[in-house]
Amino acid sequence: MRIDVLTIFPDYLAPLELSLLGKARRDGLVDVRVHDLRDFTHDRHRTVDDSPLGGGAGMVMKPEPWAEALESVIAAGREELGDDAAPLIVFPNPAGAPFAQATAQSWSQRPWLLFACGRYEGIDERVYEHLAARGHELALASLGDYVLNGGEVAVLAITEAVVRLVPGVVGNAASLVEESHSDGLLEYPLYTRPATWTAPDGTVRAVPEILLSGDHARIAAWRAEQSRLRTAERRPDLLAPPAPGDAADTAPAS
Ligand SMILES: N#Cc1c(-c2ccc3ccn(Cc4ccc(CN5CCCCC5)cc4)c3c2)n[nH]c1N
Repeated sequence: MRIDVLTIFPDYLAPLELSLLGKARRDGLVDVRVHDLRDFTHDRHRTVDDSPLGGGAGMVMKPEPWAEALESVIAAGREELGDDAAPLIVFPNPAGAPFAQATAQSWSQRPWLLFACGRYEGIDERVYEHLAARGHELALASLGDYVLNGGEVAVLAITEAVVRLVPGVVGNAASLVEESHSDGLLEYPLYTRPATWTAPDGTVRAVPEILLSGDHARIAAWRAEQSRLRTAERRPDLLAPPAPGDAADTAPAS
């Protein structure tokens, strides 16, 4: 999988070189390139923003640097991946479709993701229009109903959720199956040694006997029931039928 990220804060994406993601890059399972949007400006101040036309608070990201940057990054990607290669261009956006595990599953099958990190109040709408008109596949995705200052944090989260599903990245693929949200339910309670633990306040806490029984069928049934109970208690919304268009995938830019 190839991942390109366009941002005015490249250093924000440094964590992509660490831990599991770093190893996946070193193992050649994922190829991550981070690009500075300001490299595609031509004025002395490397300007990427301007005041909103029509008034309003804050600044808006100018279309020129974005158009030039996206053109350049896509051309460079095609040099390596082939002329027919086409990225899914993902714009983290508070007005985007909710990024969910199903989105991560879907995007982990993609050969090429291109993340466009907005800042300020957002990106000039004509950038989305221009990309769509040129036949590019766009997705606007949101991490959740709260406001961040830009798209970089979302890209870190989305990239981690997606790349860990790429075959070979996580050592024990079985662990991906039983995780929260992978089957639509929250995961069951986890325990490890000691089987009986005396807490600092003196309370003796033992693990559920079933887990020490060695009866794997009964343990699996107990865990499934615990997942259902925990989901009903903490996230009953996950048990409701999904509404149409519930998660970000490749919804065209609005
Ligand atoms: N993913 C994700 C996100 C983001 C996110 C993602 C990308 C960008 C680029 C810039 N910002 C900052 C920002 C701040 C306020 C507003 C709302 N304004 C209302 C009045 C008219 C102008 C816009 C929009 C954008 C971003 C935030 N926030 N929360 C998520 N889950």
